[in-house]
Amino acid sequence: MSRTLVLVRHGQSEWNLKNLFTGWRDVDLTEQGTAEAKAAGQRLKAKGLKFDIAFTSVLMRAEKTCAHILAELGQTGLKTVRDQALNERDYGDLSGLNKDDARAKWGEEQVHVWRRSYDVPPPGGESLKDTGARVWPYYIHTIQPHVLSGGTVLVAAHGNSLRALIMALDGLTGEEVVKMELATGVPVLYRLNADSTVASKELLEA
Ligand SMILES: O=C(O)[C@@H](CO)OP(=O)(O)O
Repeated sequence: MSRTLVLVRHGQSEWNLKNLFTGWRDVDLTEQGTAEAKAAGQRLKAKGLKFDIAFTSVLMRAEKTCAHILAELGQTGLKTVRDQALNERDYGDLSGLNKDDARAKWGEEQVHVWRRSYDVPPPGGESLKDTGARVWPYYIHTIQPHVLSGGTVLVAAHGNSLRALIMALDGLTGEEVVKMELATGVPVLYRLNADSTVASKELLEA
């Protein structure tokens, strides 16, 4: 029984490079982001993984990351389910603003709270808790059954939608999740027990 779940944040996007709050804005990968996605695929290949199904958000940076990974594995055409439940946290009024400009305007601490706290939403946007309230049910009802039936499942999504998922999988508290960062293009490889708890977790870093 494989019961394998791989989570990967998309490769660097144009707005990661420009240091802009992105959220639901649909921006492309940079050249570096494309290379990161392909390298992630190579690392998964070196692990001998083959996926049974893939899930991604409806934002192109995650979709393209997913497609590059599958191409590296020789799995172009694998069933891939797109759903906005996996989209990045909605950054509301901060979307499109420069992160350093936001720090200059509202202060370092306030911006950190908006970016990393569990239950404080940015103005007009979603908190991590709000994001988890759509990501977790989608995981439980739609993704997890494929893992528990013995499959190997890829989820290509976003920094904060995956932080919400990892928080629940790892049993982190609202305080612990504040410190958690997820690098672009670094697959997180989980093996689950039959009762859906985590048997092991490994970061596939370069
Ligand atoms: O802008 C965003 O949507 C996210 C991810 O890039 O940024 P942050 O890391 O600040 O939550």
